[in-house]
Amino acid sequence: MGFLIDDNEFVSTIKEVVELASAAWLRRLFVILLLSDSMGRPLSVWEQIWAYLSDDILYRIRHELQYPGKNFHNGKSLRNYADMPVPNNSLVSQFSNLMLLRELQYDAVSLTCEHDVNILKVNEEQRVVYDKIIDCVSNKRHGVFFVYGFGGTGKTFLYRVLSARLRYEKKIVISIASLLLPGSKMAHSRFNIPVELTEDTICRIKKDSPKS
Ligand SMILES: Nc1ncnc2c1ncn2[C@@H]1O[C@H](COP(=O)(O)OP(=O)(O)OP(=O)(O)O)[C@@H](O)[C@H]1O
Repeated sequence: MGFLIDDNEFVSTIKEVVELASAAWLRRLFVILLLSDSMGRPLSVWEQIWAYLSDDILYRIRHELQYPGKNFHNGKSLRNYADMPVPNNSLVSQFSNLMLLRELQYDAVSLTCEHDVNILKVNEEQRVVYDKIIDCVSNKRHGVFFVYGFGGTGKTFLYRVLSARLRYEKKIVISIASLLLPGSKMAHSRFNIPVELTEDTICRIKKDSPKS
């Protein structure tokens, strides 16, 4: 005996629980309905309720940026369901790593101007360091440089010239002195360093996260 599926039941139920349930919970519910083939026309249900399900999506994208292009737990994806809208993959990859996105969004023209003005000012010592680092990066060699000097001798100035040069070339610069350098963050924030440090402290950067 076949029962006719009335999708309106699902729509009204979801609308009823909107006040009580989080968007994440509603999404899980929708996926369960989808995977259990409960709905007659999933797209029609989706079109009526997607706004409730995506209530927190901006927040999540801003904080996690693991965009939901992922497969469901049983290996299925939205593509398995006729007519269901799927995320635009080119946008997904473009927005999947906010750190990289930010680094690639610098205004190359103003950075070029800043660099071209300041490079003329660097003194001999700064120039030696500048040339060494640029040579290393341009030739894709690894290198660790420790630039030291008394306060006020131009380390930050040099760093800014270097950053401007690398950023206008669309290279990634990760800075960790939040007050002094543009696009910079505190080391604790940048590398997820716990505030209380012990012998066993590790930086909690997840393997597949944008940070890693
Ligand atoms: N080559 C330069 N031409 C013009 N101004 C410079 C040059 N180098 C540094 N300065 C200026 O000197 C001042 C001190 O430089 P900067 O802040 O880079 O020093 P610092 O070594 O980073 O100091 P601190 O260790 O105290 O942070 C800044 O106002 C900076 O703009």
